[in-house]
Amino acid sequence: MNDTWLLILYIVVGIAVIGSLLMVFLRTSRNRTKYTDTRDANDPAPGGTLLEDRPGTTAETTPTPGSEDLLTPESAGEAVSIERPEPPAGRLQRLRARLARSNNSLGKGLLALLSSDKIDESVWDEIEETLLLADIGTEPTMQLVDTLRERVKVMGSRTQDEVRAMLREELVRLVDPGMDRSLAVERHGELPAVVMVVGVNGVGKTTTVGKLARVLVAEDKDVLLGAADTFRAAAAEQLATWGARVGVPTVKSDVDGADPASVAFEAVKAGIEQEVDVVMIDTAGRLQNKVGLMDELGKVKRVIEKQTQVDEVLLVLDATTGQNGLNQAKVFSEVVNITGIVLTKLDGTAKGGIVVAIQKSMGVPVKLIGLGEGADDLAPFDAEQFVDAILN
Ligand SMILES: Nc1nc2c(ncn2[C@@H]2O[C@H](COP(=O)(O)OP(=O)(O)OP(=O)(O)O)[C@@H](O)[C@H]2O)c(=O)[nH]1
Repeated sequence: MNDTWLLILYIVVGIAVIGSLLMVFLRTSRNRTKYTDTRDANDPAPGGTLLEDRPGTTAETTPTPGSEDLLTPESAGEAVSIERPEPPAGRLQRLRARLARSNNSLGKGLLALLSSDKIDESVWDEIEETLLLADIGTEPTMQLVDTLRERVKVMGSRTQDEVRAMLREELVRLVDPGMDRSLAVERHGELPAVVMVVGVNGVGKTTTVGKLARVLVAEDKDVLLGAADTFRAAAAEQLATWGARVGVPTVKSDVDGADPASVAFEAVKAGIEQEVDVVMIDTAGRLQNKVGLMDELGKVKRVIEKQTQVDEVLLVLDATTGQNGLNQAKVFSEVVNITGIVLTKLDGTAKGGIVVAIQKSMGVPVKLIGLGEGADDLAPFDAEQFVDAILN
């Protein structure tokens, strides 16, 4: 009898010990958001990185004791209504009026000039000037003018429709419909796809990450954002707001000027743990002539690659800055391998030809274009639709 009581006592004590060990384990693993190892030789001490959780979920509204590092104060306690973003298919069609309006002189101007009864040298000069003003670039302009001269000669007399068809064909060829413009946003095995967004100050990186998150959510992807722009104080908040609108969590630092590589690392780590499809990393604006900042960007990428590959590095260029974008693209591509261009602010410039110049000089496709400040004003780029928009 005594032996039976002793056995029961052992079992009860055993269960109690296992139970408390389990609770300690659960609490520490919930708090494991801070990365403490050395990631790169010049790593600063790790700062607190916050994971802003999905708005409207129970986890967000009822923080568990000891998990306060996981939640931002502003996200706790409020249920945010989540927007349903517009599907990306057909967006360029919807936004074509903006493109047409700002690039009126390119499309309509060329059509008018080429439809003249007699195209003399002064008309060819004007055609050349129109193309150069649209930032198509010297070499592509010369090539196009030569081809058009040849075709006009062969055509002899021509109707407006024939001119339009010829110009469309040549412009589409120049914009290159054969380039692969798909975004690498598919999970590979157990790991999420990682997209980094880079560029100089103020070109629209944070906005682009926010808009792209909406595109991906509309395509039923599970997304997580990383606010590695730790330089501009408001950038992390701005990004988290974009994310919250579509129910996407954001990893950010609670330390001003924190190590961006650290935040990127934590974001990817959280993305792997949460089994999301895509992790998108916003980076700080950096001038291409600041060597230290460019090195820092290389480091952000290297640190991410300690966990998984970076699938897309999108360089954001402001179309209104014209040819200067080419220089930026060259320097950025020396530090990180650019896989695609996002051309923003095409709604406010007549320099749509920069699409041609950038692709020709970089060999990298324009994958997305920004056509306004609205949340769904980012469209997948399509060569034919682009040309149609500027010709109509
Ligand atoms: N008209 C127009 N404005 C845009 C577009 N994309 C971004 N913007 C605006 O450009 C401004 C700068 O955008 P941000 O996303 O803050 O730029 P950023 O590159 O993250 O800036 P930094 O972090 O300072 O380098 C904002 O006012 C955006 O609304 C676009 O396609 N069209």
